[in-house]
Amino acid sequence: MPDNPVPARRGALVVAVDGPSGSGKSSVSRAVAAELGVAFLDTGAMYRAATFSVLAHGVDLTDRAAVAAHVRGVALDLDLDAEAGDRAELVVLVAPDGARRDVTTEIRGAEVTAAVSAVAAVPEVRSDLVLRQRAIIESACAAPRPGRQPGIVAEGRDITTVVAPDADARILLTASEAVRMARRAGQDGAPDATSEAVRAAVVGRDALDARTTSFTTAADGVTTVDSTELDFAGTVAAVLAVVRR
Ligand SMILES: Nc1ncnc2c1ncn2[C@@H]1O[C@H](COP(=O)(O)OP(=O)(O)O)[C@@H](O)[C@H]1O
Ligand SMILES: Nc1ccn([C@H]2C[C@H](O)[C@@H](COP(=O)(O)OP(=O)(O)O)O2)c(=O)n1
Repeated sequence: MPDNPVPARRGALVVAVDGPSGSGKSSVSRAVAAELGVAFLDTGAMYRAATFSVLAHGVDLTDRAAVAAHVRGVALDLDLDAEAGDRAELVVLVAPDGARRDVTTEIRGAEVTAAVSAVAAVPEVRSDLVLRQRAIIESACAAPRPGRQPGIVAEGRDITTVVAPDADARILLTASEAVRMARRAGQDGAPDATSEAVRAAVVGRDALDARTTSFTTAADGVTTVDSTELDFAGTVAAVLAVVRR
C-alpha cells in the first residue's frame, strides 16, 4: 500500500448520473461531458456488450454461474471520447482468441434489450463490471487523454449509489413515463410510442431493473433533474447547473 493513499481523482471532476430508460442519461451526459471537456462513460453499454457476448456464445441465460464466468472472460474496450458521435463506440474483445469486434450497433438491438436485465441481475456480473467501471473512472481522472480535463461523466442505474457515491456531483435524471416512451420510440423509429414493444423496452425493463438497482428515487445527496418539460438543451443546462453549483 502507498504511504499516502491520496485518491487518484484529486483535482478531477466526477459526475454521476442515474435514471430510468429514456430519461436522457446517455445523450445528456455525453453533451455535459463534452461541455466540461472530460471523458464519458455509458455503463449501460457495458451491460449490453456483456449481454451481446453471452447471447452470441449461446450461454444459458438462466445459468447465472455460466453467465458470470463468461462475462469475466470478455474484455470491453470503450471509446470514452464525449465527442465521438451520438453513441459510445465499443469494441468487445472476445476471449480466448482475442478477436476484436465492434458491437456498437448490435448492442442496441431488440435481442440484447430483451436479455440485458437478466444479465445485469447476476450479482457476480455486477461486481465484475462495477470494478471495471471504477477503474475507468480512476483512469480518466488520473490520466486524461491529451486535450482532455481530468474527470468523467458516468451514467447508468447505480453510479450515484454504488459505483461512485463519492462523486463531486450526483444527479438522478427523470422524465414522465409517457415522455420517456415517446423519446425511445423516436430513437428507434417506432411509429407508435405506446406500442407494446416500446412499453416493454422502457417500462417493462425498468420494472425488471428496479429489482436490482435503485434509480427511481434520489438517494441522500443526489439532486433530481426532471426533464419532462425540458427540451434537450434545457436538460443539459439544468445538469450543468447542478455540476457548477
Ligand atoms: N430533454 C430532452 N428532450 C427531448 N429529447 C430528449 C431529451 N433528453 C434526451 N432526449 C432524446 O431522447 C432519446 C433517449 O435518450 P437517451 O439519452 O438514449 O436516454 P437513456 O440513456 O436515459 O435511455 C434520445 O433520442 C435523446 O436525444
Ligand atoms: N449501471 C447500470 C447501467 C445499466 N444497467 C442495466 C439496466 C439496463 O436495462 C441495461 C442497459 O442500460 P442502458 O443505460 O443502455 O439502458 P437504456 O436503454 O438507455 O435505458 O443495463 C445496470 O444494471 N446498471
